Amino acid sequence: MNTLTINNLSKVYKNGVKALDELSLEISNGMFGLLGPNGAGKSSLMKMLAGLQHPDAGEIYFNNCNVIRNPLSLKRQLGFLPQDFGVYPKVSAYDLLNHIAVLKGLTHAASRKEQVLALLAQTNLYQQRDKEVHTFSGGMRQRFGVAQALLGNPQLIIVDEPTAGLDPEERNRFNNLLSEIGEEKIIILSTHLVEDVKNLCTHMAVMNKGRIIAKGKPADFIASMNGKLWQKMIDKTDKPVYEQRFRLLSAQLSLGKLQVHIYSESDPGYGFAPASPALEDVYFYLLNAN
Ligand SMILES: Nc1ncnc2c1ncn2[C@@H]1O[C@H](COP(=O)(O)OP(=O)(O)OP(=O)(O)O)[C@@H](O)[C@H]1O
Repeated sequence: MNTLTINNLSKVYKNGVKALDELSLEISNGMFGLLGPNGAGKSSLMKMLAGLQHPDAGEIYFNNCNVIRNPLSLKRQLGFLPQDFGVYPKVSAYDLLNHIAVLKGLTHAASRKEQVLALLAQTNLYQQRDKEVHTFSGGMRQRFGVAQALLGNPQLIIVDEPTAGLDPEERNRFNNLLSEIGEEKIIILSTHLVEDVKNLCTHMAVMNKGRIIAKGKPADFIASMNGKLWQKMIDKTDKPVYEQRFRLLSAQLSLGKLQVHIYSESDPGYGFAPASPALEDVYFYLLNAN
């Protein structure tokens, strides 16, 4: 079992933005969703875990080894698909993956070739292996990004906002690929897409303003809101009244009217009906409260 322990990690950028505020988190094997709005600090945290950025304070341990003091200890066990992995030279998918494999220290030529071809097959890029990567679609590039992240069979895999900009079909294909990686390692999926976390992750945390504001299993989060979520269709113009009177979690347009969800521990009256909570409702509730 792998364990990643993050203790009191802080980072203030030169412009004064506090990206991480004494953040602590423990993660073990499986797919872990790190959910938070834009600017919450997810990318800053992912870059620190990948050793690309230094915290001002705090510690990161991977399997009891201090990663900040000893960054090389993690390098061999880490696969990283950053948010902005997108610039490619004019070389084929095979050649580029092979080159990255050499950089990652896969020195044995025959087993390297075997692994490169297997990963191209796993990411559904085998047929395109001789095509230049810069001609790939967004979805193919992201799948290539997964292939490079999986080189060397890493024990910690970090994917930062991987489906941003993908169309629904590509996003689905990408998520299927992630779900097949296996449970024997830690996979951290950083995203603002609640649905991706719900579909893929066994454990999750919600991050806001540089801190972890909640942590648990998606199903437990949803169960915690049973009986406390209420819905009603209202006129768009009435929204401010409802915002003032109730704890409004979301307001979604539906056939020209607004479907509102509110949080209330008892029946709020006013024609509200009980609603079945979704992870999104819990997410809005948590962001609302913090
Ligand atoms: N190099 C930097 N210099 C200054 N401020 C930065 C830098 N990188 C990030 N920030 C700021 O730090 C905060 C956290 O950014 P970060 O990118 O970590 O958040 P995020 O949750 O990944 O959001 P996004 O999904 O938009 O990338 C934001 O306010 C951002 O503007």
